[in-house]
Amino acid sequence: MANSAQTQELVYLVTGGCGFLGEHVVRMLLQREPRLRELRIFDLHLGPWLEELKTGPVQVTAIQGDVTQAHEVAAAVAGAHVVIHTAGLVDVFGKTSPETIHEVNVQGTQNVIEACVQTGTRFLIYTSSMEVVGPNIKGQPFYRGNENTPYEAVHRHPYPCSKALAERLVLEANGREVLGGLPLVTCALRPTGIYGEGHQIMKDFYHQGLRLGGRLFRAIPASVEHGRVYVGNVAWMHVLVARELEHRAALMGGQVYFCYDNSPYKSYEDFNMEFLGPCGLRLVGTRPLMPYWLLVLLAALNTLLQWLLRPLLLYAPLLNPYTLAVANTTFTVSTDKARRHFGYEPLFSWEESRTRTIHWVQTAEGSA
Ligand SMILES: NC(=O)c1ccc[n+]([C@@H]2O[C@H](COP(=O)([O-])OP(=O)(O)OC[C@H]3O[C@@H](n4cnc5c(N)ncnc54)[C@H](O)[C@@H]3O)[C@@H](O)[C@H]2O)c1
Ligand SMILES: C[C@@H](CO)CCC[C@@H](C)[C@H]1CC[C@H]2[C@@H]3[C@H](O)C=C4C[C@@H](O)CC[C@]4(C)[C@H]3CC[C@]12C
Repeated sequence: MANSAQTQELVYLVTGGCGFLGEHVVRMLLQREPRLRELRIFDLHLGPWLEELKTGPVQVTAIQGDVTQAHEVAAAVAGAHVVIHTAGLVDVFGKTSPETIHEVNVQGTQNVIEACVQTGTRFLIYTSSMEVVGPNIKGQPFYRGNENTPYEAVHRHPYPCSKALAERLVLEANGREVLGGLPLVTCALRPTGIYGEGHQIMKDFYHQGLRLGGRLFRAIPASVEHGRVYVGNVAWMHVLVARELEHRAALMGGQVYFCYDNSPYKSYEDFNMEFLGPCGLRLVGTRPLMPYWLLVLLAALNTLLQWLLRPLLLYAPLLNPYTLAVANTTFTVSTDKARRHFGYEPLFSWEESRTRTIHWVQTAEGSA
């Protein structure tokens, strides 16, 4: 909670502050950054929940804007001490064109960097992704790796390609001189698959299970581990990095950090069942019910259907060759770099993260 003994002097900007992660970052900052004077929330779509935040001691400024528009970004950044750039197009389902994904994720990030340089903002935190590393196009496993684990990071899909390019831009910008002559300090956080309150794909699986009579069918072997991290802990990591970047610029500037906590290592489907099970769903099968080649065929068929139907409607199912490859490739992290560099410890235990997520799925059901 904000401590009135500390001077409220800082101005923060959160791009994408109305998204799944962004909302948690915004709320976490208001709870845990006592030096905050003004919090600017920049997003293409502003959420109605922002209104309730405007009555607190921190000035909350909602800015409807587009990161692809350099002048809008520069106006929002001007005068901010810290920018947390979490806005992005998260699309692995073919809903948007590769060009648009590139424009938002790469050009948008370049605009944020240039705005910092031009207006004199010194601290920039970028929400990157595990996908910057992998799984790669060869489907090679990354088993409990850390930030230094060698891995062939080669991508073809527009989303990981865009995140990798944007991350590189941010890291290369570390040390650039900003207005006023001081150096820009940047770093990138790489969450694995985020879960928690507001996670749309979890809700989609829940509704799919309800439609199938309370069942989901195992498609991926239980032995394939998929990295997951609770949204509250990802938000907490952003807040801590933002706080510490000034004091530990030499150590943290230009660095990447995986986002991690104590969530268990499990397959994507088994992990989801930690929440969907208590909500009444059952995962049928101890082994995949379909041979893998059939899933590959169905995924390819979905791609074909998406292309054929495009002139008429947007067909964007969860299963496509890319999502299948991600779900079917072990990718987990095991690291303590964030603890060593800036004292990060997860704020929420696994039990608490689980309880909060279950509660959200249960209550979100009524509102769906
Ligand atoms: N969800 C995950 O599992 C996950 C994992 C790793 C990294 N990430 C990264 O975290 C960030 C947030 O992801 P999320 O899951 O909260 O996604 P989200 O779609 O819920 O949030 C993204 C936000 O960015 C905003 N946005 C999109 N285009 C914009 C534009 N042109 N201008 C301004 N705002 C724009 C959206 O309106 C949205 O509010 C993204 O950068 C994503 O790549 C997400
Ligand atoms: C084959 C299906 C059988 O049930 C399961 C398909 C699940 C997929 C839709 C998801 C499996 C892994 C997810 C991705 C992963 O958690 C990490 C991500 C990184 C982040 O930056 C964006 C989201 C995502 C790509 C996430 C998307 C959904 C999955 C592919």
